[in-house]
Formats: sequence, C-alpha cells, structure tokens
Amino acid sequence: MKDLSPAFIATLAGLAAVLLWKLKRKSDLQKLPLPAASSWLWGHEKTIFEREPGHAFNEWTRNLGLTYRIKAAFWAPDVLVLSDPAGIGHILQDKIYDYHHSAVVRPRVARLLGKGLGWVEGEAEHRRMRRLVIPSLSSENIKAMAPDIRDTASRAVNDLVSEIQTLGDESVLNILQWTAKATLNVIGRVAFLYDFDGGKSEEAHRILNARRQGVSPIVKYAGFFTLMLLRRFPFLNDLPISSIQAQGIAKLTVQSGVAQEMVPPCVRRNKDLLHQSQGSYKDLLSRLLSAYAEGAMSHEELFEQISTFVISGHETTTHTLAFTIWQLARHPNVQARLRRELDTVSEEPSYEDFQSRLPYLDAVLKETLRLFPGLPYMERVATTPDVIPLREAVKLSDGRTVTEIPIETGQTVLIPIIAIHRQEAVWDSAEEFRPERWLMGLPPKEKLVTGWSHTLAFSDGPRNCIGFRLAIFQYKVILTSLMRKFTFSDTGAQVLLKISSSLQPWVAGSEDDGPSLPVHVHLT
Ligand code: HEM
Repeated sequence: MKDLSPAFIATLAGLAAVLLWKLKRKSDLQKLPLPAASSWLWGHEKTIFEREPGHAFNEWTRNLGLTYRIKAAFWAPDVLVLSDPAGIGHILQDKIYDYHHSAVVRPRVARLLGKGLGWVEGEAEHRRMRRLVIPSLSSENIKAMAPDIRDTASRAVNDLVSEIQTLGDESVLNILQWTAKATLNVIGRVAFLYDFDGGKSEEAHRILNARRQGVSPIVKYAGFFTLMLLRRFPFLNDLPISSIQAQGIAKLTVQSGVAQEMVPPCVRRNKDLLHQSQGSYKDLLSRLLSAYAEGAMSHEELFEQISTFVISGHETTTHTLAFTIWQLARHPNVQARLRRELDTVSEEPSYEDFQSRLPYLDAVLKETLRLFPGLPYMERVATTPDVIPLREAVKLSDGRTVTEIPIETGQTVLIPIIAIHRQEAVWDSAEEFRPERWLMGLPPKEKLVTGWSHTLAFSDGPRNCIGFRLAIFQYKVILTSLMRKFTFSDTGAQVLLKISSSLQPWVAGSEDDGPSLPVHVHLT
C-alpha cells in the first residue's frame, strides 16, 4: 500500500479539528440566558403548565430580560422565548411566512378548526384564501351586517331574560354557556345565513357540547403529558388517544351537521345552481360557495373553511364577553361607569356610536383582551435561518452584549402573549382590571408591541385575526344589550385560568364540570 503524504495527513487533521471546533462551538442562541431550575425530563415546561398562565414567563423576564431560552421537555432543542417588541414585529409583520405553526400546533389547528385559513402555510396559498374571505369581514360589510347582528343579539338577550325570570332573580349562571350560544347565533346568521335559534337548536347544542368535551381533558396532567409527547413525537397526533382526538369532535360535528345544511344539495350536485346571498351584505358562505363553483376551492376545502369559521368565529368572542361580564361582576364601579356611559347614547347605538362615542366601552374591551387574550402563547418554527433584531440588548454567556440573535432552521420561538400583556415593567398594576388606563396616557411606545391597540390579542401582521372587526362589533352590541337588562355581581367562586390551546376559566374544586365563569345575574 502506498504511504500517505505528510501534506495529506496534515490536511485531514486540519479538517477534523475544524469539524470538532464547529461541533463544540455554541451558537448565540445557546448562549442566551436560561432560567434556573429546569427538570431533567420536563425542562421548564412543567413549571409553565403548573403556574398561572404567563406567571413563570413574567418572573423569568424580570430576572433575565425580554429574550431568553428555556429547556424543552424530553430533551428537545431549547425554545427561544421572545417578548421583545422589535423581535416580535420582525416575525409577525416582516417574516411571518418563514415562521410556520409548530409540529404540535398545526395538527391541533387542523383538529380543532379544520384545514382552513388558520392552518394553511405558504405565502401564495395563504394570500389566496385570505383574499377570498376578506370582503365579508371588512368594516363596510360589518356595518351593513349591523341590523342582523343587533337583532340576533337582542333575541339571545331576551332568551336570557326569560331564563332568569324562570330561575328567579339572584340566579347564578355559568355565563360562558350563555355567551357561547349568543355568539354562535351571530356568526351563524351573518356569516352563514344559518339560524341556530338563539343557540337553542339541536345543532347548537351538539357543537357547544362537543367543544366542551374537547377542552376538558387537556387541562389535566394527562393532557399536559400528552402535549409534551406530541411536541417530541408528532406522529402521535394520528393515534387514537382520547385527549387528543376529543379536540376534533366540534369540527366533525360542524362538518357532518350544519355544514351539510349550509351547502345546499343543488350546489353539491351541480355547481352551476349556486346559492347566492340575497342580503345587503356579502356573507361568507356565498363567497366560499362562489369559489367552489368557480373551481377555486375543492369540496373538502369548502367544508374545512366552514368549520374553521363557525368555530373560530364564535369561540374567542364567547370567552372575551364572558371574561368581561365576570370582571364587571367583580368591579361594581367599572360596571356603574360603563352603564352611565351607555345611558348617554340611544337604546340601540349605531355603528358610528360604537366607533367614537363610547370610549369607556372600548377601554373595557381592551382591558379584557389585555388580561385575558384568547391565544395566550404563540409558538412558531423558523423554516429558514434568520437574524432576529432586538430592541432590548441581551447579554450572552460569553460576555458579549448583542442586539440581534441569529437562529437556525427548525428553531422554535415562543411568544408569551399573556405575559407580555401583564408585564409590570410596562403596565402599572399589570394584574389589575383597570379599564381607565386606556383613557389615560399609555406606556411609552417603545415598550409596546405594534398589534391592535398595542396588544397581541389579535396577533399582528399578514396573519393577524381576520375576524377582529366582526368580533369587536358583536362584542359591543351584545354587551350593550346585556347591560340594558341586567346587573352582575360576584359569586366569590375561585376561578383558575388554564390553557387548552385557548385561555379557559375553571372553578377551583369543580374542574370536572368543565370551563366555567359563574356570575350572579339580576334583572334591572
Ligand atoms: C375576541 C375574539 C377573537 C380573538 C381574541 C381572536 C384572536 C385571534 C388570534 C390571536 C389569531 C392568530 C392565531 C395564530 O396566529 O395562531 C387569530 C386568527 C384567526 N382568527 Fe381570530 N380572534 C377572534 C375572533 C375571530 C372571529 C369573529 C373570526 C371569524 C369571523 C376569527 C377568525 C380567525 C381566523 C380565520 C384566523 C386565521 C387568520 C390567518 O391565519 O390568516 N377570529 N384570531
């Protein structure tokens, strides 16, 4: 055998040394600050689950700053936790198409809502879907929907009056169940021209019960363990594990129930015989059906979009309204001030009144969404290497101070929305419900994020909530109608917040009863 030349051996040795150095070299991400006390098995994730939503993140932000990393369960790579407004703006506004829903979030969105607008990835496909539905959710269109929204809301409120008259004054109500009926009714009527009969119809019951079943298992420890396993082993998504598959019951209920009624048989058989809205506004269903008729949407996608909008169109608004009523019950002064403001406008405020003449109502909504954002944590994964700019410099373990963090493809980024909304360094008495803060000077702009009203309640950028205008308008209409008929007072129940993809309230000691916000409801 021929001897290897010294030059060849030296080159090999050099290459090996470079390789070893590269392997040992830590990336800047691995030099980011790390909270103390992580579990060998669960990393920091069990601490996050066990504490009130956002609390662990706020403690870490206080100690480590706005950008740090945490250890993930089952030895998965570290997660970048980002509360820095510049970094968040960069991801959500400038680079959202390079940051996809993670392998644990995306299948969950498909199960919960459907493979519709909230699930799709890729700029071209996302923009196509968004363009299709946006005319139905524009401010002009929502203004045209106003009479129908008002009518639907007042029917639901009248149903509640009858219920309270039957139950007797001083009734304690899980207000979440009522708001769910009211908002499902609105989305049914204005988006799908479908009557859920004030949320009393058989179909409404089936959808709302299915959703409660889907939420219940996941907030318990078993649900947490399953979630952690899913993060590490995404193939488990397809196995028949009850706490996972239960999340999908509501979607399947919509697709096999109301969606069949919404898409008339003539359209299913012959696309030319298209049902068209006769109303004064562009309802969502007609837009979806037109796209289907033109061949721009498959039969499967049509049903996935319907379930997406029926569920996302009511659930978050349900919770926002219920959290407000619960807070009004606990803060009689806020309730009285809101009532005084509503007394200054006509019985049925116009679209314009809601825009400009009711600032305290607006402040109550903002304060509710600040403290109780429907999506408390957002998780995205980089699909390409990137450099994230930071407004607040961060000190790395090698002593350098940097204002940007390079990341690799596959990096998980967690934006702890609820913690950002409750940062003591930004918001005075951050944990308190104080709508007045929105009428006084806000914190300095550089400390705030750039989403709707300086919150991330509706996310931000090209993938922000497409339904936010409808959500805000129906919230204001329903709350105003309720305030005309009822007063609310506190029951003293201890309410715990937990996350089951969205923020869910539970009464301590009655976890098996499912999400609940009990409130005393009195007729005025
Ligand atoms: C107070 C009520 C609401 C809140 C707090 C809320 C919040 C959000 C948030 C945070 C996102 C971003 C989700 C993510 O990036 O993973 C989102 C997206 C979305 N929301 Fe809402 N939402 C509300 C009401 C509505 C309504 C009424 C509709 C339908 C009419 C709706 C339909 C959607 C859809 C389809 C998306 C996906 C948008 C996209 O990816 O382009 N939401 N919402």
